[in-house]
Amino acid sequence: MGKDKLRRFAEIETFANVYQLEQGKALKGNWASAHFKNANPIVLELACGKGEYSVNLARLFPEKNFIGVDYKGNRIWRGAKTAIEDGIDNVAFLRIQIENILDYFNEGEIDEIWITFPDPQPQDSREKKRLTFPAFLDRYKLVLKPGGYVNLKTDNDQLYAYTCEKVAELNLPVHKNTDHLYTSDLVDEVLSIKTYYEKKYLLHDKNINYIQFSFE
Ligand SMILES: C[S@@+](CC[C@H](N)C(=O)[O-])C[C@H]1O[C@@H](n2cnc3c(N)ncnc32)[C@H](O)[C@@H]1O
Repeated sequence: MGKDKLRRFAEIETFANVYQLEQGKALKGNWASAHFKNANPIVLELACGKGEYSVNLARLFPEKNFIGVDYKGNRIWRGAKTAIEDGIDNVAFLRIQIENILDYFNEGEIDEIWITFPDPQPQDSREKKRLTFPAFLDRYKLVLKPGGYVNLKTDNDQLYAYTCEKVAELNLPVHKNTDHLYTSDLVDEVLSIKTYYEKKYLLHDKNINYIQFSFE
């Protein structure tokens, strides 16, 4: 492993805004009171990588709390470090497998979910790993407050089509969707936040897909 990665792994151990694996379980049901010290709504960013959505949404909405979730500690390091350096205290990071999300959040603890450029897992044999596979949707439904939104942004047309298909099969309400975000009239200050991966795809003129849905 590279020196930089090792340094980052050691450093996030000391960050007050990062919880890793077992450590995060103590926060289940207590994120608002134990970490954020307020009763503000909590928004999750799943597959957050370097946490651009979490950090930038936290800047835009100081009256909400944000938690970036990913299992790659060296990526989480970037978002957590920026939050510390810029004094943004309404954002935290959780390093876990998203499969285990129910061990970290109580039913109804979360107000909204963002899934930003998740790995598309195109092979049929990997369908269960897609973050919009129905077993993941079941977990999101549990942790979300009734009516809470799920937002997916992806460059991957196949994953977008798959997600639209699952959402339709489950009869879930769709609030917004587009397969060409930046030529649509949906773009606003939230949807124009660009992640590390999104910037790479846009350099190659890739269309960006977006869907917002809920469970009721
Ligand atoms: C393509 S990257 C996107 C990162 C970031 N959202 C962006 O747009 O720059 C996908 C991220 O999803 C994370 N990831 C994929 N499956 C995961 C899982 N089951 N649990 C936790 N993280 C996962 C990976 O570690 C990776 O950082």
